[in-house]
Amino acid sequence: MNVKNVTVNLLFKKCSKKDNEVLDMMNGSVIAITSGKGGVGKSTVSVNLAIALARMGKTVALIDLDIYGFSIPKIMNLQSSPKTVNGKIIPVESHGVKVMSMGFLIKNNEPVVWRGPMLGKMVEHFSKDVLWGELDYVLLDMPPGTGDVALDMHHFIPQSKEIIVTTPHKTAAHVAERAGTMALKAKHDILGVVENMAYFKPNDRAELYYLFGKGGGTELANKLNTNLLSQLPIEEPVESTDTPGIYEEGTKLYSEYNLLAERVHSLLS
Ligand SMILES: Nc1ncnc2c1ncn2[C@@H]1O[C@H](COP(=O)(O)OP(=O)(O)OP(=O)(O)O)[C@@H](O)[C@H]1O
Repeated sequence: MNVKNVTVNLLFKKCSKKDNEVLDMMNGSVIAITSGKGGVGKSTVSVNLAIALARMGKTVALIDLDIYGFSIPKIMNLQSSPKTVNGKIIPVESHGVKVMSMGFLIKNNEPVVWRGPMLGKMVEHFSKDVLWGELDYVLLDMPPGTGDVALDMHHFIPQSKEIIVTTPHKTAAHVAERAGTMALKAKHDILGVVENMAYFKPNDRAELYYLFGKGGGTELANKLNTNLLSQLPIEEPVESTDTPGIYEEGTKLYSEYNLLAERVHSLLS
């Protein structure tokens, strides 16, 4: 047989009554932060956007759903595990943000070797068994790509809206388009695109250097018919702190994340 074309139709299950319990737990506006490829800065954007929303006085939860590649505890330098009360987990609080991550449940940086259905359970567990309290925003740091966790998220949390992170590089933007298309097929709103590592500006010069090329973010936003929310520069990490991936006052990225948080808040109000 000579097969030339194969069409794959994704089926998204309707929410059952039990699933709706998850929706009830997620009482804030849910924003899933996704990317096509790894390494484009998705977790860094999730952390800094969550902190910038908290700076605006919002109550924010940050859930690390990057089950295999969790990095939020490392970026935020979180060493303590969450406590439990009557079988419910109290999230760890840092920089004004309530955090939950697979990293809290794994000892000694062991690799996670789970298959699809177990991942679904974890999505459910983080949503239902954690005492989140009243929330304005729930940010979900998704794994890169369009795998099982992304499908579970679309199923369990259909009200979530997506921010897609890419670099300006054409390949990253091309791969990120697939994550966007998956969201659109699942009838999820896309809030917009964040182009990370858009340019580098040395402190002593006016010129901008486009180290990863130019235009990937705009192209992706146009293809998905959505907004380009931000173009974040490359900034050298301050290695002398415990949290070099968190951009403090005085840096260009601190101001850019404040603008991004205001933009996101106004789109959701
Ligand atoms: N704007 C930026 N300027 C400089 N470095 C950055 C910037 N954004 C992210 N980085 C750095 O790039 C690296 C990758 O970032 P991060 O871990 O957030 O990517 P990711 O997309 O979440 O990757 P993965 O999906 O593989 O976990 C980190 O070392 C991070 O500190």
